[in-house]
Amino acid sequence: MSNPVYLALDLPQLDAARDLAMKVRAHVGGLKLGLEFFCAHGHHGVLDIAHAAKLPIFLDLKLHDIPNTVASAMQAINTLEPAIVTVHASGGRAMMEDAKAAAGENTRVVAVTMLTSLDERDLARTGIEGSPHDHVLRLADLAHDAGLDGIVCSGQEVGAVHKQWKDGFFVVPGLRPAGAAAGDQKRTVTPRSARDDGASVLVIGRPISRAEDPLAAARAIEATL
Ligand SMILES: O=c1ccn([C@@H]2O[C@H](COP(=O)(O)O)[C@@H](O)[C@H]2O)c(=O)[nH]1
Repeated sequence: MSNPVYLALDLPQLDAARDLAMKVRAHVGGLKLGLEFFCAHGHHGVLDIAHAAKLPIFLDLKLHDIPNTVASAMQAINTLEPAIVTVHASGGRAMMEDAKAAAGENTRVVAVTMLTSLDERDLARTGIEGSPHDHVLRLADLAHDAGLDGIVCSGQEVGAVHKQWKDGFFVVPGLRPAGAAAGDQKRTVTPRSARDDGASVLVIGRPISRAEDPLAAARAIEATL
């Protein structure tokens, strides 16, 4: 089985991001480049990292706009041949359908359901009553009906989503090895727990990138899987 860990390269400097990717590349299955990286380095930065590390690239852009705008943005990144791209499920069914239709045939489009940095109280403050579990399952249904490949959710919900969407592709961030600081993440589980519950991709950032020895941290996480 291939390594399910995608390292989140949330670093502002291109050289530092490339160095980190090269250091741990043998112990992760792919690299996740987010909004911070894309706004700073654009297409050029993505191609730089992809050519150097020769690993699948996950573009975590969390697109969320009217359908026409999201579809155009998706077309504009097709030349980068990302393995995975994110959109927000709350953008609605038509937006997700158009995003999927505009994506390259080898790109998985997955919908962010509820950010792992949020809990039930945060949800209530946005006017949505109920549990994260119910909210995630509802948006997973919508993403499924829109023809997406899967969703992004926390490891606390992935088991339940997996039961109702057997062949879905599930991306799980907010992962923390036992004893690691949660930081701004509120719905955390260990990488092993998420994998056992059906995660397809394990997104891990700071537990590796901010470790004193990132290579040792990546190896230690790999050994738990
Ligand atoms: O719900 C979500 C969606 C995306 N993310 C992204 O994953 C990484 C997590 O980084 P850590 O340092 O391991 O916390 C980061 O790039 C987020 O933008 C998420 O955390 N939660």
